[in-house]
Amino acid sequence: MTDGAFASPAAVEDPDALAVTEQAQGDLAESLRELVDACVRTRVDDGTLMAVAQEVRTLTQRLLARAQSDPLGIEATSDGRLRDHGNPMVGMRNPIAPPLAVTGDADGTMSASLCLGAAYEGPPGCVHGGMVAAVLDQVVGSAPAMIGRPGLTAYLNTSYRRPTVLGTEHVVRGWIEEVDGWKVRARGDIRDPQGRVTAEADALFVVPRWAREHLGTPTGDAAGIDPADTATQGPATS
Ligand SMILES: CCCCCCCCCC(=O)SCCNC(=O)CCNC(=O)[C@H](O)C(C)(C)COP(=O)(O)OP(=O)(O)OC[C@H]1O[C@@H](n2cnc3c(N)ncnc32)[C@H](O)[C@@H]1OP(=O)(O)O
Repeated sequence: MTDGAFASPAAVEDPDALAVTEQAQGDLAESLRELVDACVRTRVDDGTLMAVAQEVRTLTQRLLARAQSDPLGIEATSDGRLRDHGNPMVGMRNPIAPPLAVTGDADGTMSASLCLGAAYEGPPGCVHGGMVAAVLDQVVGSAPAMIGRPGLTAYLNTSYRRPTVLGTEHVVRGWIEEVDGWKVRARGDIRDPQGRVTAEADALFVVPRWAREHLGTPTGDAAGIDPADTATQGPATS
């Protein structure tokens, strides 16, 4: 997110055409996720590997026939919908994104399900620790955004309690701990199907100086959040 990233892809879009384009972009990304997974797990012979590599390079050139030179940033449609489709955690057109589907309540209580495959392996059979932190960064970081304080991560302290196992549905949560003007402290965790915490994070998100004029004057209790009410252990486990 940099200054000026809120650019519309077109002055006024045809919503039907945009829906078709987004469907095609999402479908391409999904097929590439399958390709990445196959690339990691395949045991075909060397000749097949070389042939497929050549075919993939040919396909890459087809996509680059018309491509922008810059990253996507956060695009805004003419009806005000924000699209961060290039985001490596939630971006629907980014094949390296799981992608996470994050949902939340107005009080900044966020949730997503997580099930990662072979491309994200760190310890044998387990999710790489950097990926675990990135997932927590995204889900916990979406809590401040939900209450109108979209900040950058100043710190993210991650504790790894148990391995996060590949191919297993986990629940990721994030919630607000404290709002202090432009600074929001938030926490979150990842739980396995037995409800055990595999990792947890304590983070500070700060709305950068260059974005503050776009967000109005902070009061310390944005969106009616009373820090005293949110300094809890987080939502109950379902
Ligand atoms: C659409 C929404 C999507 C939501 C999901 C997003 C999830 C993903 C988020 C990310 O991954 S962001 C990418 C990783 N993070 C960065 O690249 C941030 C790099 N750092 C910065 O840009 C700046 O250092 C920062 C914006 C964090 C703060 O700089 P500013 O110039 O805007 O503010 P300033 O330095 O004056 O600090 C403001 C307050 O925050 C405090 N602060 C800043 N960094 C801190 C820190 N590390 N620890 C504790 N406090 C910190 C600082 O002391 C001060 O407190 P006070 O107002 O009380 O004086």
